[in-house]
Formats: sequence, structure tokens, C-alpha cells
Amino acid sequence: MSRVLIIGAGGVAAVTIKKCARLPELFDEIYLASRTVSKCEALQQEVGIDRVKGVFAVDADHASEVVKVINQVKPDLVINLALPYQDLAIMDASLETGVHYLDTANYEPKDVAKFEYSWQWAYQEKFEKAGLTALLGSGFDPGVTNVYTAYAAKHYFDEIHYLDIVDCNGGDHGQAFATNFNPEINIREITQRGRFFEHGEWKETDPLSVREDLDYQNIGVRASYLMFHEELESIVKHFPTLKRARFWMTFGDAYLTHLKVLEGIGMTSIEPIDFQGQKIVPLEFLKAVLPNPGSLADGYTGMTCIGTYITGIKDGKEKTIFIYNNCDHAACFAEVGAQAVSYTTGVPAMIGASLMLNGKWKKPGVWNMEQFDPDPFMDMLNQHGLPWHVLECDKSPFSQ
Ligand SMILES: NC(=O)c1ccc[n+]([C@@H]2O[C@H](COP(=O)([O-])OP(=O)(O)OC[C@H]3O[C@@H](n4cnc5c(N)ncnc54)[C@H](O)[C@@H]3O)[C@@H](O)[C@H]2O)c1
Ligand SMILES: N[C@@H](CCCCN[C@@H](CCC(=O)O)C(=O)O)C(=O)O
Repeated sequence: MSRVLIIGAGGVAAVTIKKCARLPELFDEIYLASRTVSKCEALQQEVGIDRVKGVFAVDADHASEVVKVINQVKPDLVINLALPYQDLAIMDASLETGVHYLDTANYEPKDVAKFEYSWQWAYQEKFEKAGLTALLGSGFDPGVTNVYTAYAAKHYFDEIHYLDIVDCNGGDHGQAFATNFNPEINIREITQRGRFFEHGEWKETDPLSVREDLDYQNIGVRASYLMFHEELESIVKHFPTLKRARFWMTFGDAYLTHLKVLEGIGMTSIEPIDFQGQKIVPLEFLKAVLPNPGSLADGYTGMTCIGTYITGIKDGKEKTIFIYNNCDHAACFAEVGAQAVSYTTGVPAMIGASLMLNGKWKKPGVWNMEQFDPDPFMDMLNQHGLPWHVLECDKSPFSQ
């Protein structure tokens, strides 16, 4: 019998909770806590009070508040689906109360747009000594892309050398400009300098300055831009044979034009400004005027295609494979009332939690997804709405 506490009640949490609720043999008691308790109540109504046993208001910026909720619920596992700013406070609370931990995005300090694993990896010894498991980045990217890499290394190669993760949202939500997950986190990520790993060192590029036109399965050719994404950091550490690792995301011209204008006029800044006698952060204000990502789901058409190209050596010969998933926005809406970006994150969070609860992915310490056996995770992706495919490629599709 397992009891889980989910923290956060946004787009991703709404998918995870619905998926967990369908597996009573693993998630027999589900509790939900978030800053705004009315959002938790709405989800409880939707999913059913028999499955979501209790809801709580919590400010997860403070470990002491999370500890209070954990002590009331006494869960086996905390699933952190709030924002990256809360990761450390929730990890501290998990340690204090002796509860396992899972998240989907690595820690980022609110006042510096910088995300890296150093802060969370520093908890390794504490979790190990406490006999607790912390699973980091159980979304799609990071998450499934790490598992794809581990699966390829295990089943397709003797040694992997080149990795390119590609993330295409080929969908149309009909809005002039909107982000598909938390706008503040999304825009902070996209506007950073690009970074990739080559021959043992990290190299930087100007933001979105390197482009490849790539052909995505069931979508077509899309402009794809080199960016830094957090899974690169853990994957190059855990697969030291990699000579190069890069991440690419697609953006349309209209999206980039809006972003350029917003940046140009200072609306993406995280530096507080004075506004009518009050301090406000322009990016937080922008978040308030942009559509709520969850609201995009109704009427969203098209698909995402996220995958990993891997080139390496098998039996002395070089080869390239592409492992990917297509996820259809409208099908996600029909199934759980969400769009595909929330769905592709929320389902892997449920799968990571399942494997922790059934003991297949349980080991004291702090772990990235690629450090566990990929096979049970890959099986569950096929069973729970994110089927994957492996293409053997004649050659790598990248021109650089
Ligand atoms: N790995 C991936 O593939 C991937 C992809 C998309 C999003 N994500 C991550 O998923 C997480 C959730 O994204 P989302 O789109 O659902 O965001 P969202 O903004 O829709 O939801 C976040 C939720 O957290 C709550 N929250 C915020 N601050 C809080 C606090 N201090 N205390 C308690 N609750 C708080 C909000 O009220 C909201 O309910 C984010 O960390 C995001 O970075 C990961
Ligand atoms: N899985 C991604 C989700 C973000 C997709 C971002 N692409 C933009 C492109 C929009 C456009 O070109 O119109 C999007 O918001 O979908 C992640 O991990 O960050």
C-alpha cells in the first residue's frame, strides 16, 4: 500500500494525478498540495474524492511548511510538480521526514536565471545516509530523453559517441504568443546562452544563433535551434564515451519575433523595477498577461516529436539511430483534458513514481534517470500513452 503527496497543481500535475489515479494498486492514496488550495480542490473534484484523499495549501518555498503537510499525510513519496525554485526546500523536507523524492526539473534560484545539477547532486550523501531515493528530472526532457539514451547504450551500441536531443512542438494553439508550460520558467530557459559539450569541454553560443532545419516524423521540416538543456549535464557525466552532446528545440518565426520584441523592451527581465510605488519583476508580469498554458489544450491541433539521435559503434561499425515519440495534442485533450507538453511531462512523472514505489528504481541516493535500468521505464511508456519508435538512420541528419 502506497501513499503519495503531489506538490503543485498546474498543467503537469493535472496529468500526473489523473494517470496515478488510474493505478490504485500502486497509488492507493493520493494527496495534493499547492500554493493555491482552490486549484487542488478543483482537481480533487475532477479526479474524485475517493482517489484524491486530501488537499492542502502549502508555500513550498519553505521546507518547514512542506514538513507540516508531510507530517499530516505521512506519504511514502513526494512528487514535486511545483516550480524548480522549490526543489531544494522540498528535498530538505523529504530528508527531515524520511520520505522519498521525485521531480521533473532541476533547481534554479529565483533571482539568477541559471539551472544546473550541482545544488541537487550535493544532497547525494544526505539521501544515501537516510536510506532515501531522490529521482531527478522524471519528465520528458529531462526524463524520457535520458532513458532513451540509456536504452540505446544498453541495447544498440558498444559505445556511444554523439548525442543530439531534438524537441519539436509542431502543434497550433491558435494564440499569437503563448508558452506551453510555466511561462516564467520557459522564457528564462530559452533566452539563455546556448551551450553544448564537445571533446571534454562546454562551448557557448549566442542565444538561438545556431540553426538546423530538421525533418520530424509526422510533422515535417522545422527550424531547430541549439540551446542548453539540463539533461546534457547529467548525460555527459554518466556516459563518458560521448564526444559531443547537443540539444535542439524548434521555434516558428512568429514565436521568435514575439520573443525578440519582448526581450527588446525588457519584458523578459528578472530584475525588479518600480511600478506605481511597487516593485515588480517584468517576467512575472508578462506571465500574468500570457495565456495559462493549461487553457491552450481545448482546440490545440498537431503533434510533438521529441527524441534522441545517437551515433556510436556496434561490432566495430559506426551507426546512428533515432528514438522518438509523437504525441498528439488533441488526443491528450480527449484523454485527460491537457495539451501534449503537459502530457509528455506528467506521464513520465507517474512512471518514475511507479518504479520507485514498486522497488524497481529504488536505491538510496540522488539519481538521474539514465542511472537506472531503462527497460521497465520504456515498457511503461508504451503502456501509458507515450509509445516510442526506433529508426535506424543511413546517416546523421545534422549538417554541422
Ligand atoms: N522535464 C520536462 O520535460 C518538463 C517539461 C515541462 C515542464 N516541466 C516542469 O514541470 C513543473 C511544472 O510545470 P507546469 O507547467 O505544471 O507549471 P505551472 O505553473 O502550470 O504549475 C506549477 C504549480 O506549482 C505551484 N507553485 C508555484 N510556486 C509554489 C510554491 N512556492 N509552493 C507551492 N506551490 C507552488 C503553482 O501554484 C502551480 O500550481 C515545472 O518545474 C516545469 O519546469 C518539466
Ligand atoms: N518539452 C519542451 C517544451 C517546450 C516547447 C517549446 N517550443 C515552443 C515553440 C513554439 C512555436 O514555435 O510556436 C513552444 O512553446 O511550443 C521543454 O522541455 O522545454
